[in-house]
Amino acid sequence: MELSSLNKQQLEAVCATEGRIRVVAGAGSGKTRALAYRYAYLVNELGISPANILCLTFTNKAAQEMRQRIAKLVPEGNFNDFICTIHAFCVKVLRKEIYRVGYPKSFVVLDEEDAKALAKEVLEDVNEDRTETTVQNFLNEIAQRKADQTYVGQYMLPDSPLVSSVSDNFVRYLEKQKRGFALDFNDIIAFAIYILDRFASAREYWQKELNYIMVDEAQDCSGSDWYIADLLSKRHNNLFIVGDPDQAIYEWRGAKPDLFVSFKSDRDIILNQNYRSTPEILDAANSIIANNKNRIPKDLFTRRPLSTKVVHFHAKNEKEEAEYVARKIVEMAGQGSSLSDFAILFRAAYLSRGLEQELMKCKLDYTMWGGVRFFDRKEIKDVLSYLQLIEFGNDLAFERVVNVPSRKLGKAFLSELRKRASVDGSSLYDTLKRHINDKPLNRPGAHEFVALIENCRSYKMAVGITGLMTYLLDESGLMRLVREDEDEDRLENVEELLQSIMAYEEENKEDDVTLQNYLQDVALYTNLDRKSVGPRIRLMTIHQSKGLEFPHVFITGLNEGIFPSARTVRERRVSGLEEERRLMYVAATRAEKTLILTESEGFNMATKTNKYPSRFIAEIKKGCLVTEGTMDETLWEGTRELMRSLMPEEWTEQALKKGDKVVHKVFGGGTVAAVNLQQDAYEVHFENGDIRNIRGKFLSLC
Ligand SMILES: Nc1ncnc2c1ncn2[C@@H]1O[C@H](COP(=O)(O)OP(=O)(O)OP(=O)(O)O)[C@@H](O)[C@H]1O
Repeated sequence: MELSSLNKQQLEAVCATEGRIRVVAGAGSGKTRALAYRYAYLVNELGISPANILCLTFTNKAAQEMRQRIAKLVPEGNFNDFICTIHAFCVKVLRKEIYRVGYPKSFVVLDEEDAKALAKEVLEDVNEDRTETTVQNFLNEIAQRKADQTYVGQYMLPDSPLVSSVSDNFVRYLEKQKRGFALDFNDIIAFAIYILDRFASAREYWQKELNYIMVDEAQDCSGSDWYIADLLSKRHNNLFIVGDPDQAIYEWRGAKPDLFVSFKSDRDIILNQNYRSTPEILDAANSIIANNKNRIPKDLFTRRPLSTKVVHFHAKNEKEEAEYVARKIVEMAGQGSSLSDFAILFRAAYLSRGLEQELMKCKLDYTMWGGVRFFDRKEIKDVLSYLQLIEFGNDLAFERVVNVPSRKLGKAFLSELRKRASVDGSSLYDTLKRHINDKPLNRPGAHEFVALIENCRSYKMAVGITGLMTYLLDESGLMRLVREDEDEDRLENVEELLQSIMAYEEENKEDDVTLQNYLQDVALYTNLDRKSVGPRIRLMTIHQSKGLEFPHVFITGLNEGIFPSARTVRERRVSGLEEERRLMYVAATRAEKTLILTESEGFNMATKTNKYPSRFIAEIKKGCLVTEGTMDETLWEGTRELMRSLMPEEWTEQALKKGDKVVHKVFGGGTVAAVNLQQDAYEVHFENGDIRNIRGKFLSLC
């Protein structure tokens, strides 16, 4: 087997087959390559059957890629499907073992849509509201309650006590699942743990089978993932984990990066050489991540030759920012790059709107990787349909929004309305207005709806499009609907649409700005023919970009409060900020040749302030960054002000160090003698002789 393409540490990782091995791998240091070669080494050199190797990846896509890579390294037909995600593996375990708890081998795996349908059924049974939001919130509650895995024994097994008398929708949902032998994603893990814990013969079988276990992206494993990997490796004790604590970006949804850091290994191997990026990109990424205090420092280096500096482009507004990105792509594509060489990354999905519009305008093909295009998102289509109904009264728009939010106008109501519209030969909305006092159509929800549309029609001239949309969002209940939805993206998308309409009115104030004009303009983006199959620019959130690499990367929307996200920093303080910084590190290290950071002035909905450049740009080492676009340097003061307001204690952490002269409003002047960052406490020797431990925010620098 050809191992000469590996460096010394990668080779060491490949050949360290026995024991508990931890590989701490920096970004782009070839961990995926090392994993693939290690698998092939076990098969080709040690004669291990693939049936005895479990290789756990983070996503199905990553599993697929890993299988393809391994397929090239082992003789044909010699790899099996134990290269998979933890969920896929647990399904395999359950197909074999679930009979032990009275479920059939052919149990059903519920996908998201199935789970939604089941949740709806439960709410229908008890006559509760079944709007999209309520159903989603109910599903979130179910997921939360399933985090405590005791529910399996308590409710879900055939001999679990009868619970139909319990007036709890969660239990009703479980009852339904149990009746259909249906498991959702949470159950798959919980059932596997339940069986492996309680049935020694099942546990021993799998422990015996799995001679070698490898785990990729171990920094993002949850507590259950760790538990399963650890349990299964107890017999052969060959557990190989690879991860990068600097790329831990899923703590917010239960990942436990600390378990990677505290893993008791027989041997640690560090992969420090980055093969992906230019020295300038790597330097920039290293200098950003160095600001995290809760981290094990590691020196990632590259031997690639010096290239171009990282670019920071400052724009006067969002439109200019998007125009710059599109212009740069056209320019670089003209020099030989393919559109598929470009990735545009952003912190949150709503930020794609301006970029998408600009790319469409410039006829640059793009794809939304792992997500939905802005104008195809449900909440955006709902708002635009309302506006269309107000302006044009068309049936398609009517059908889309008449029951959004629910007005209890069911199938019978709509079919009666359609019948009458066809007899009258007029639109659904006009028919409803005409016959609203006739018995089958005379419903409170119908009256409400007609009043809403009529009010909007009469206000629209006076209040402009922004005013109309604000009124519509409030009066229709749409805003309440997206606010109640626990999926924060929806609210951000609607706010983004509102912002963009405001900007549209501002830009076109000299001309005739009417709702009709706006809808016609926006139709250019909503009705686009998307059949092209050629190379495309990839747009994605940074979370989606994990594990990928691209020659040219744009990180857009780099404003304080957007990235780092104000919400995350406010809610999770230092740990949230550090996770945001790791996200920035992941984003920057996706780039091979070009890294361009963009941000713009304007208004920031997240902080309700003007926009200022992100602190992450300021953290980049001076020598590796060039700024394009004219920027008033005093904007950095705005950044600092915002940083202070987002997390005052973090600001003090940064500002105070041993030896600093400080003042306290009661104890007076003093000197910082020791710093305890974790507790944000400072030992201050006051001039009056007192020595006290004081929280940072109560001290000011003299
Ligand atoms: N020894 C090597 N020689 C040449 N190229 C290498 C070597 N190791 C890795 N590479 C290349 O470096 C790039 C990064 O490798 P890989 O994707 O395996 O890194 P990674 O550690 O999984 O990255 P990340 O964690 O940032 O997603 C790939 O293009 C890979 O082909």
